[in-house]
Amino acid sequence: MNKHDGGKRTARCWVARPFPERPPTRERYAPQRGGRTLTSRPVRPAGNTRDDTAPHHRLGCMTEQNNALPDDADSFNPAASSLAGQVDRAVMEELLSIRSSIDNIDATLVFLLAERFKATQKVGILKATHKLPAGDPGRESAQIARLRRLAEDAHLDPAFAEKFLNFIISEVIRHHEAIAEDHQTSSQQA
Ligand SMILES: C=C(O[C@@H]1C=C(C(=O)O)C=C[C@H]1O)C(=O)O
Repeated sequence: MNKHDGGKRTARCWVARPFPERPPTRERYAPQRGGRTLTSRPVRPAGNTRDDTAPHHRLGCMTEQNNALPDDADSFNPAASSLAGQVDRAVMEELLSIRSSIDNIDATLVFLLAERFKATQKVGILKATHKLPAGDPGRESAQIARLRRLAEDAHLDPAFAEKFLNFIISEVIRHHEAIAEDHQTSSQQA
């Protein structure tokens, strides 16, 4: 993400725009015919996507020869770059060194998100079992206010933090709707 593909620089940090806009909580939950404004066909959570071959265990040495490796999920090449061969060697080394931190952070994000989704799946099952609504706007407002404060303390753009959380919550709610639908179908069949 950079200024050429939607990000913009502010005095304090880069502000990315990677997430689709999501209306504010109050609008999303405004009663209207047809139910929630955000509903679409629930997307079923992907099955067991666990990958025991964690990418951070597979980072090879970052030499220029590595550029020949294909850049897919099974053979991540940390040295892959469109800049290869066009940048001063020392600059490239510095870039790759910083990128190795970025790769570790990205891997951590994936694992953290996987853990979060494991927890929210449990909430989804609890809600479906007790016929509770998928979304909880009161809880979301409190989470968003808290994350905005944390983001400010961390010098992260609070608007970005809010969009990020909204993006995740939308997905969680879709999962919860799918779980409720499955639960209803199986109780009708029983
Ligand atoms: C996980 C829950 O369900 C939904 C998803 C939330 C989340 O991802 O944090 C928060 C509130 C709910 O809209 C919950 O109610 O705790």
